[in-house]
Amino acid sequence: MKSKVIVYKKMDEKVLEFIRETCEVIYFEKLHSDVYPIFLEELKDADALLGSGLKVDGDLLDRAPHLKIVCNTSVGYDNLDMSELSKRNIIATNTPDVLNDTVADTIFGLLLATARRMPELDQFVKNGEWKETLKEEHFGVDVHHKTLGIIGMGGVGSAIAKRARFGFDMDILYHGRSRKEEEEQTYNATYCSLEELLQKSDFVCLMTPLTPQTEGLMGKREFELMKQSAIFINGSRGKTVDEEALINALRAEEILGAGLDVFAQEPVSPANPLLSMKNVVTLPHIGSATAETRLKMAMLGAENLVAGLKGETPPNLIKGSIGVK
Ligand SMILES: NC(=O)C1=CN([C@@H]2O[C@H](COP(=O)(O)OP(=O)(O)OC[C@H]3O[C@@H](n4cnc5c(N)ncnc54)[C@H](O)[C@@H]3O)[C@@H](O)[C@H]2O)C=CC1
Ligand SMILES: O=C(O)C(=O)CO
Repeated sequence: MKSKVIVYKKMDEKVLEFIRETCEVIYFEKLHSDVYPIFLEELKDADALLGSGLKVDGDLLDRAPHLKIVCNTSVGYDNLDMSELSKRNIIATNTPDVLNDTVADTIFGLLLATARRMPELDQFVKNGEWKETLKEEHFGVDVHHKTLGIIGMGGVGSAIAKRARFGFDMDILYHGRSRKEEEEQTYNATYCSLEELLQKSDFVCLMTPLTPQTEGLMGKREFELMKQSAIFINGSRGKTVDEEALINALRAEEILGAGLDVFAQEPVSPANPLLSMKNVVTLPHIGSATAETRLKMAMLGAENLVAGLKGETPPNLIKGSIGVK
């Protein structure tokens, strides 16, 4: 009998066909409230889950007693309760690396757009306000030859460092759990404490996963440590930042601006004060959102899933998953 796979996110037909070669596929383009009860029913005899963003916790897993593998089509896996999965001998996978360049392009674009105030000036032109040569009040700040501080020098952080070093002649500081010799040699990146990074950087880019250690990592004290002329960029997860502290720091002009691809609540509430600040550039969590890269992520997720169901070791087992230290 074929294994039963629940796909809970819109997926390219090529990806579904690949899974269907060996498995039965129950496909939900989206888990909206109308189909959620059907999804729960299907979970009862499902062997595998493929998608991203679904909170997979003890309650959900209690409804899926036959589950063997949970495959995220994202690199972040803060939606998965790894200890509940391990307790039940369920393996978990993610999709690292295939998205690094695409996410780095987005995050660097966000940094440039914030520094040079592009969305604000785009509106200025479109509103017919451009009536004479621009004055200093509309000037931005330079990016090239400045100092970029990267918190979380992993796959994406490293791809951001590459752009900063070779495209913009920037000096790179980084902070993380360990030293990265390759990045130090290739991008001339300097390891430092979080405090030093915050004090010395012109741009602070947060690129860690969301974990109990990184939740609220950027708070009141951290924004106070940043230069008043510095810009904060968040490409990680919204909850790595204490949003209230960020709002207060921007209001008090403790920092110059912020570029945000992620928010504590997504989709972000229209009432969030960050949305009405001119010096904040916002994006709707589009780090990896190109057709090419999303297809690569989906296909990698499917390959992990098929390998796991065959009893092979999937290429992207998550740290903390059973069988991985
Ligand atoms: N905005 C978007 O669309 C995207 C967001 N992300 C987010 O970015 C995160 C990082 O992605 P990758 O670079 O692919 O992951 P990665 O695992 O390659 O790198 C993460 C880095 O953060 C470091 N880190 C972990 N805990 C830390 C801590 N407490 N303090 C400092 N550094 C710490 C790790 O040592 C590692 O070097 C993902 O987990 C996800 O949450 C990733 C891709 C797209
Ligand atoms: O992969 C991730 O973690 C994302 O946030 C979307 O690409």
